[in-house]
Amino acid sequence: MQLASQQLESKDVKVQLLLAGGYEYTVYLKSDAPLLHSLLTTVVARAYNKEAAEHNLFQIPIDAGHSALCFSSDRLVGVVTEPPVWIQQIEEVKPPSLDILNSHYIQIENFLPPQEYEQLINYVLDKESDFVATSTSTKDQDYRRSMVLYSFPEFTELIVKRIQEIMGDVISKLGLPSFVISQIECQLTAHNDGNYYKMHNDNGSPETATRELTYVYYFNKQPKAFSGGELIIYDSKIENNFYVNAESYKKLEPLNNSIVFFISRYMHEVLPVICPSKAFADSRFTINGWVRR
Ligand SMILES: O=C(O)CCC(=O)C(=O)O
Ligand SMILES: [Fe+2]
Repeated sequence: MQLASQQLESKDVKVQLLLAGGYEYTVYLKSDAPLLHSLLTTVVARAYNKEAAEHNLFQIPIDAGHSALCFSSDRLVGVVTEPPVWIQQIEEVKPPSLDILNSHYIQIENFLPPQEYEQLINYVLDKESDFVATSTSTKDQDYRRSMVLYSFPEFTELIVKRIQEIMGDVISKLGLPSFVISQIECQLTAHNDGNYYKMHNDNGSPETATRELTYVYYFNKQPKAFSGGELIIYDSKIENNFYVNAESYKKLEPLNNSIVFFISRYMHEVLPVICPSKAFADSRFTINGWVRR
């Protein structure tokens, strides 16, 4: 912070000092006196919470030099000047925070035993006609393209149980404080040719605010018949007290029979899938959802 008293020429200024405890003293100072500058600087520094750790001592001659007024700078509450001495405050320009908060995730391969994985693939291929087009809370048509199956009770219980078993480990590996799980949500998605999900987070509305962790279990028929569909998890930065995405990110392959966990507030997106056959069976499948506190 810089401070400049805007006085063109040196002249006498009547300075009323307002001290803690309701004390007031009047002194006369030259407008360019270092002491006046110092008094004003003290008041301004307090306004910006920038008081030096050590206070300085003011010693001001009064009564034509017969007496001295002494006080510590932390006792000075305000200054009344006549004529006015306007203080030009030049705030330090704070550059935007450049601190990038690295996003963390966990990817576990071979999540389901081969037999359960086979059953799941067969189950999904059987359920093709029950899949519906996905939507987003904003109903923006272009934000998300994929198909979803909301009810698959045969596998929900199995997945939820497996997630519960490893939750303690996941939470500690992600460095999160432990929390009591109230619910684990589940959906089953299929991304086919040209499908995607643009950048979003998973807990940005009142209904989703208690989502702590996002998980995505990836599976596909083998050999894999699509490309793309990577999951992008953005790093974060804090802007105006809000978490926003940084430019940097992690790019994750949707690895067959693997599961990924990350914090639901991270911004993330699904890159477009290229599936030349356009066959449902060749889709990028997920069982994904959220762990709520
Ligand atoms: O499919 C994925 O990789 C992520 C899906 C996702 O972000 C979501 O459903 O909220
Ligand atoms: Fe998401």
